[in-house]
Amino acid sequence: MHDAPDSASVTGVPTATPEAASAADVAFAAELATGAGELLVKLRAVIGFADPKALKAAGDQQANDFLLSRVAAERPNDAVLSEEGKGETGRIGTERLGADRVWIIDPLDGTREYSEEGRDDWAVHVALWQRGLGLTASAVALPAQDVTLRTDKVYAVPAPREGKPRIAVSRTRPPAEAEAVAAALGAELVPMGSAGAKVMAVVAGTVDAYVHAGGQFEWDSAAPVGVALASGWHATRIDGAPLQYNNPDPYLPDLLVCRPDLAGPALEAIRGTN
Ligand SMILES: Nc1ncnc2c1ncn2[C@@H]1O[C@H](COP(=O)(O)O)[C@@H](OP(=O)(O)O)[C@H]1O
Ligand SMILES: [Mg+2]
Repeated sequence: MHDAPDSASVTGVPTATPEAASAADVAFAAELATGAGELLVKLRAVIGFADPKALKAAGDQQANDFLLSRVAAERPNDAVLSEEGKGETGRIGTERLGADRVWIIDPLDGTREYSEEGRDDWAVHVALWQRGLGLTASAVALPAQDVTLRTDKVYAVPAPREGKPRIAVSRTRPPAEAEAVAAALGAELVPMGSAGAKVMAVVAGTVDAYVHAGGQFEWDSAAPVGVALASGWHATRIDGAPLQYNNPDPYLPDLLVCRPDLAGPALEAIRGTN
């Protein structure tokens, strides 16, 4: 079992302070995410879809190698937490716990969808966490949609949609909490791969909320949450507590990202499931 990480009320650290990011770090995050995405698009064309396992493994590894070599070259004093990192750059690393700057990276989020021909719901996540500030510079590439979202751009909250709200959920692991929110809001569920693609669907206005529970890690949500918070969207744990990054255990199993006006009713509906 994993306990919920300390909330900001305990650590005093906000989830994100995007206004404190340097322009160079945001540009670097976006360059990295876009570059890894281009590599992944080419790799899909070269390897093809006949052996999904081989495509997934090659994608994870090559994107990770590209991203970690670029961080080592351009930001040699920074620490890294990557889903695919080994030793100090992976989940067992401890240098990051004393570091002031940590790049939290998911080289290929939505690996399953990446290996399915025609799907565009997969992403590359690059976030910078800074001590005392939380997430600062972040970028999320959606390479098959040819777009990279970043913390220095504004993705404004649109007027509420006409008709039913739309709630993005995992294609393979939709949580009961999302059903409860959908029932309370009279919403429909929209299955989609990749945490990054789902959060970016929220900030693009394609859906109104993303509800996840039951398991995830810091790299799955850090960059998407950084981008969402920078534009004024709601992003918390599903009990309303602040998301906290660079914890000793990177397990961060749930989150709610949504239009700010839906946060109250969504959190209330989730509370009712306990
Ligand atoms: N119950 C769970 N335990 C661990 N990771 C989970 C999870 N549910 C979702 N995830 C991770 O969250 C990301 C988005 O999942 P989904 O597409 O189902 O919404 C995926 O990342 P990866 O593709 O990087 O592995 C997936 O592995
Ligand atoms: Mg992931």
